[in-house]
Amino acid sequence: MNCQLTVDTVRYRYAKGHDAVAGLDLQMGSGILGLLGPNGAGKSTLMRVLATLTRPTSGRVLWNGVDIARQPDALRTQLGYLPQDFGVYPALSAREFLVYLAAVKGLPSSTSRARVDDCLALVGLADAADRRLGDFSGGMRQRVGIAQALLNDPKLLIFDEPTVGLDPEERLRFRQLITDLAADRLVILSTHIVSDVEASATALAVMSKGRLLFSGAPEPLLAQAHGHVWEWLVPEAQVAQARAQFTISNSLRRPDGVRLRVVGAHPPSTDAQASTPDLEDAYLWLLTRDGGR
Ligand SMILES: Nc1ncnc2c1ncn2[C@@H]1O[C@H](COP(=O)(O)OP(=O)(O)OP(=O)(O)O)[C@@H](O)[C@H]1O
Repeated sequence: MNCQLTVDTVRYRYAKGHDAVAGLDLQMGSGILGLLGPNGAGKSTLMRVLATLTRPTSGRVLWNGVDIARQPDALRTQLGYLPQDFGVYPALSAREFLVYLAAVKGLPSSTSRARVDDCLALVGLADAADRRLGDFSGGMRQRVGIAQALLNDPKLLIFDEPTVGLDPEERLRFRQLITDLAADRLVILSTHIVSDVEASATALAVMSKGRLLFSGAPEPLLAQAHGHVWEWLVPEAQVAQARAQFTISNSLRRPDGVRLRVVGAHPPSTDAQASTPDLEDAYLWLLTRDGGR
């Protein structure tokens, strides 16, 4: 089964608004695409276009060569989508809710109960299947959202900010799950948290102000930041000033001061030492260079 998604000069303009997506081109095959960008970059708008919830103002999206605006079902039958604002019915149990959604998605009732149980197990909720969703924590509800996206065994999975509300253990479990799922699927995961995609993404796309600043494998993005990352030890009293003046990707308190990671065109001080960029640095460097931060 193919999973080729082509975004061809897609533009989306809200009524009375500016271009939330400003003419974007992307090519994706199976694997995990990490869609990164600061708040308001246009990620959710693009996700809604890809999920056929809204049509682009101009441009096309092709799923295995088929224009999804003309034939949305070609994609919808193979789509699992977790929106940013996923809501549940609090009076239903997790199992009842998923059985209901399986029926809405047109899964045969003869197999849907077994599928629901499989999906609950995949997200680690088998033991909570019969508890009311109203009693679930935010992280557990988010896992129900991930489970509903998997019900129809989709070839295209779109997760919009999926790790919001998850605790560190749940985040790890989620990353492992999408890595397993991506073997023969396309998983698109939007986030503004670089560590969500750092270990797992096969490709990255970085958006800012509706435009694509980068797309490709992580390595070229890292390469762009070489020579633009420094470690700098400053006294505690100078940290606020340094934060105001420079882009700081990380800070570590130590007995002799605070070790800052600084991203920029020039070293912040003569006593700063050059450092090898990680993905967080590279992402920040891209945004800084673009004037996006
Ligand atoms: N319904 C709407 N009407 C008008 N403008 C909108 C609407 N929804 C979003 N926008 C604007 O479109 C732009 C992109 O928003 P979008 O939600 O797609 O970004 P995002 O990258 O997903 O951000 P976030 O992570 O904060 O959700 C923003 O400037 C936003 O204010």
